[in-house]
Amino acid sequence: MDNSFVISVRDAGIRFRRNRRSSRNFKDLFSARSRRTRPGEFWALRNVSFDVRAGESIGVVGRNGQGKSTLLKLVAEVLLPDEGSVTVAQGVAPLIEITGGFVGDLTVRDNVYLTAGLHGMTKAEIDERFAEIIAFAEIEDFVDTPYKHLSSGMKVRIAFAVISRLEEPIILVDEVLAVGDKAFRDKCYRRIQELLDGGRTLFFVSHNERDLRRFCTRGLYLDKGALVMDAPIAEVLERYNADYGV
Ligand SMILES: Nc1ncnc2c1ncn2[C@@H]1O[C@H](COP(=O)(O)OP(=O)(O)OP(=O)(O)O)[C@@H](O)[C@H]1O
Repeated sequence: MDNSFVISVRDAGIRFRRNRRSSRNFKDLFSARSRRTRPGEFWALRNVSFDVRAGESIGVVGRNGQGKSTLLKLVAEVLLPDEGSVTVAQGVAPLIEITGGFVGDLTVRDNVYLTAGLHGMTKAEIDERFAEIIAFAEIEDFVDTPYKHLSSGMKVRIAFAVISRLEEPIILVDEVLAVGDKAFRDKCYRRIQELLDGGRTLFFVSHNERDLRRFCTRGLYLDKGALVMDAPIAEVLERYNADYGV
């Protein structure tokens, strides 16, 4: 990979089965995986190639079910491609399926330490940020409450507060902000802007054109699992609107 790229995606493809919960089963892990598409399988993404330089902010657009979240999961390396390669040279803070990494039976406090710890923060570093993370989420009264007893909005708040405080250079944001109330969303937008100003690399999946224009300079347009356009965000939105706009 060219050293100036922090992410390199080459001819990446990922296929899913329509009728199973997961894209992989145990047997697949140990068998030579055939390139042939089996009955009931489809390619959620195929022949996708692009490179990203540090500090770029990329908006991912496309209709529902066209592979946007799947693309972010490839970059987060929570999914592995069935074809091609995905190379990610730096750590990733994934604000996707945001509450997924949190453990319901653990308290808010324990979840903060667990998540930040898994992303390489030391206990001392977390101690230092803990109060700020809780204040950002505005859940001071629930620090010792099991995570599962929080409201769904509160779960997203604390998850956003922690993950956006990680020091990972690459940030992935996937529609999580749709859940919070307006005041919290505005706070999240300010945090994202700060991260961008600090030179982080951003992937942003959104159906909101204003947000895409606000945060992103480059756009990736996915349609039917293919990357149909990779261009400045204004051009990508123009094409998307021409294809599907009202
Ligand atoms: N784990 C999975 N197993 C099977 N199919 C999956 C899985 N994850 C995603 N899919 C399918 O892959 C396709 C792409 O899904 P994806 O979530 O990437 O779309 P999206 O563009 O993010 O959509 P939206 O705008 O609705 O969030 C869809 O048809 C979806 O049903």
